[in-house]
Amino acid sequence: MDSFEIQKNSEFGRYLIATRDLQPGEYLFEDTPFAIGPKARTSCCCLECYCPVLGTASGSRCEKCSWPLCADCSKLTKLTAHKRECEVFQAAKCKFYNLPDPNVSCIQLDCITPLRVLLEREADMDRWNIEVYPMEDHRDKRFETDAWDADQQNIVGYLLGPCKLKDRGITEEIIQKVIGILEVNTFEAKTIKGYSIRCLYTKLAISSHSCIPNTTHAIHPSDNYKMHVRATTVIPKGSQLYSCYTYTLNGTMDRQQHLMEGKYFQCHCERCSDPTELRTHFSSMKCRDCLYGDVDSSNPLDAEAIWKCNKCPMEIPAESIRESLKALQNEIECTNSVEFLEFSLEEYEGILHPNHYIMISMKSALIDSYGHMKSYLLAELPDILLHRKIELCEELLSILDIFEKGMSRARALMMYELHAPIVLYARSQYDIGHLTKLEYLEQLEKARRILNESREILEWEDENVCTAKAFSLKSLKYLDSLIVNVKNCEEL
Ligand SMILES: C[S@@+](CC[C@H](N)C(=O)[O-])C[C@H]1O[C@@H](n2cnc3c(N)ncnc32)[C@H](O)[C@@H]1O
Repeated sequence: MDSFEIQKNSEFGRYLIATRDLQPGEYLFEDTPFAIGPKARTSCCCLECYCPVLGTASGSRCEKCSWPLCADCSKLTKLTAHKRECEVFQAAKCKFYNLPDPNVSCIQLDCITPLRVLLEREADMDRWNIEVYPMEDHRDKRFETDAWDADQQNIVGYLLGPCKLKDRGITEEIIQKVIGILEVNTFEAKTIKGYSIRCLYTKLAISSHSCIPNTTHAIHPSDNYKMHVRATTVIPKGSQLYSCYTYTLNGTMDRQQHLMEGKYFQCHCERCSDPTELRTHFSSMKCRDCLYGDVDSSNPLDAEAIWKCNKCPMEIPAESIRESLKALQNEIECTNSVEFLEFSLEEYEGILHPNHYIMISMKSALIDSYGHMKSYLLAELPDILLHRKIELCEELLSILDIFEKGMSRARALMMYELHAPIVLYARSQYDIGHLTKLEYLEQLEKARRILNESREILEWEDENVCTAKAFSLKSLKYLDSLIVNVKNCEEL
């Protein structure tokens, strides 16, 4: 804690502030979860390893309590995650009710993570009092939502009644507080097998949100979900430490809605306040009147503010913009085919700025396809598609350089994607005599620099979940030997 301290004000509540200048990549702290468990409104899953389990009568169950456990976990002699709640369910004879349809969400599981927090509270009252109890739960704002009533019935009523937590001194107020704390503060994590869960970390949760964060965190599922937090950029003494509670590659309207509905506040960061999103034009539409101006919200902090062209008098109500965007999104949601995405990118050029988040999401899907998808594997890509992949990765990287600048995981993964097509394209161009040996070596050195920067950041990840970490080290060795070989060989 020598590099930051906790402060508090009326706008942010508690927040973290740097007590000295922090450098990119500087280690800040580690955090262990107070509790982990299934996300709210999840589909039926194993309560030990979180893999999908059928919620219908044929699904695998815990022999002791009847709640969902996959076939592998139900054979384990020692359970960890499911152990305590299993005892509660057994003692109270609370059975799991099989679902009539395997495709519906399993609201019975909504009580699991709150129950785990309550049981950990009993086991470690000191940590609860010092670290969890002061967490923001936005009781007053949640009280006005429909979710409050649903939680009151599905979780509060169930835990106090059938599960008999009333007998352990638990009250309605504590359960609603826990539900609020989980909603406002949990982070998503992935298990080693890639299943999504939520974890309650008490230190990083104190940091405020920004849509241009200056910290990054790596969660290690193979080390009991320990989290490691680092600075991504220079953070001057006296500045806040920010994490990002939402997806940075969403447009301002979607980010604002997500933060308001899920975290109960409006973000006023530099990016949200700027109609051009820091000159990226990430939410800009093309003007249908003058055909060359950009149409942006006149006030991105007001969802109903009019949208205006920056070159002509054209104005469009916010509602029409939302409808157009929804229609465009529906069109592309139905397929991930490479041909369709490339076609749609051309089609939308007249409607959306090339950096618009819908365009960027299609470009990102293409990056995932070129080099990974059947018929588009890297070694099979013709030069034109290798070049296309390079172009797309560079475009994405230029956006990430603004929204997730510095030593962020998103930049590292994009740099990892970029290095291989640079190498393959350069080799092919050298082979057909379009590059000299010197130019070929320059391209290899460029790929090496990019890969090395990526590797430095990926070094912080759990290699059991981040395959790029192990591959980046191998690729770096390969690239080093390739550079030596090319240097030693005769010019073509
Ligand atoms: C994860 S908590 C952060 C810690 C919290 N301030 C506390 O005192 O426990 C999230 C809550 O902090 C506040 N908050 C975080 N970032 C904010 C921001 N950029 N602007 C305004 N409030 C923010 C909001 O009340 C939000 O629901």
